[in-house]
Amino acid sequence: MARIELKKVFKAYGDHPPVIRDVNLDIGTNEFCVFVGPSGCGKSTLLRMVAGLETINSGELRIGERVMNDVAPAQRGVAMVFQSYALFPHMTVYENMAFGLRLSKVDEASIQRRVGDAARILQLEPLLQRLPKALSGGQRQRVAIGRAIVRQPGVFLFDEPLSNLDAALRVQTRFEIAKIHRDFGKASTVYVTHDQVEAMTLADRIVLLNSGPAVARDGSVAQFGAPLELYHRPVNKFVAGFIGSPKMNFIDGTLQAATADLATVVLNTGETVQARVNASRLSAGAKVTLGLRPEDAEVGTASQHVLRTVQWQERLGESTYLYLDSGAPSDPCVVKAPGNSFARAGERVALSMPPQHLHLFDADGLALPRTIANEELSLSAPVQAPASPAFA
Ligand SMILES: Nc1ncnc2c1ncn2[C@@H]1O[C@H](COP(=O)(O)OP(=O)(O)OP(=O)(O)O)[C@@H](O)[C@H]1O
Repeated sequence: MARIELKKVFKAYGDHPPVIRDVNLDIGTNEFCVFVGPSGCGKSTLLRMVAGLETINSGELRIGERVMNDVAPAQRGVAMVFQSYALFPHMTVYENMAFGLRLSKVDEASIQRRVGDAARILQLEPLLQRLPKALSGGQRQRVAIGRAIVRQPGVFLFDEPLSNLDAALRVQTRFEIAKIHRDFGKASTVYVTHDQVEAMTLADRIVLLNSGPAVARDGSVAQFGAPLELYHRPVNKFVAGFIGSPKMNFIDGTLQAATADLATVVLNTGETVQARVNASRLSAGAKVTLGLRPEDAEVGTASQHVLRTVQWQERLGESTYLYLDSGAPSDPCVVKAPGNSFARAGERVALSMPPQHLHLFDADGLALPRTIANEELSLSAPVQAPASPAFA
């Protein structure tokens, strides 16, 4: 009913470089899909093209079975929630939520029922007669979400809906959005954020868009997949560096030898390490970059380790981030250690580099396949519980 398909969708503003380049996506009915990427990568533009608020230069957009390129926004069966709430200031909460239904000539009894149901779900019942100026930011955003719910759309579109909320309210509203999606059995959701934690926690699948001068295919899809797939099997350095916080450490070296499941690399700092990666398509002597996530790194003399000097540390309570000399002064290697860890600047420590935790990238930044099985990465387990029955 609300499957969304994009085929070779392209967008450029005038003579400027393309903002969206040949994007192909197939977002399933009831799927929660998150567009994520750095500022300016084109995620809002892509969402607005689905909504009908931006034209599509070329390519095809389908919602359900229907080609929507030239269909007016109101006829697309989508409801959008904006970062800025976009409420009518002179209308009460009730009137704001009822407005779209009145335009669509829904009868008053149904309007009352639908607004009442949405107000109950979003705990807005005591606020229905207030004007938006008498609401907090979080309450305003709930009204905006309520206005989308009452329309019972086939597709929900969210454009950075939590950006104006404080940290605690962001977590609470994130939970509410996930619940609404789950309770609406057949609706698909497309959600834009620059926050990779929101993307990881909400998405069935993530679309990470390329961005930045180092990426030739600006505005194209870097990777489309389940959150843990992007985390454990990023297709390139850009994805590996974007997903995960603090970001993955990159350590340059040269390939010494490769079998189908083990690569031996000599780091630029001289040590030899092995990674469970298939680098057999490369020749010995090829320039490569190792990737090691801060949470996979440990200070300790595991079977494979290198000695490093502590530069500084950040103690956060539940964890301590150690910044170690990596051989490249501007780019320390970050290790996430337990909160009770303590190390002095200048101290020499052993940085363990377990072969199963190492990623490897070729000179173009493309990932070489990790040979560790999905079961070992918990990638074969279902990420989300099945949806509950539809809200009626
Ligand atoms: N009307 C316009 N005319 C020209 N360029 C535009 C227009 N609208 C957007 N752009 C450009 O398109 C690019 C993508 O913008 P978009 O708002 O989609 O990015 P975004 O990924 O959502 O960024 P952010 O996270 O900062 O909101 C940016 O470089 C922006 O300057």
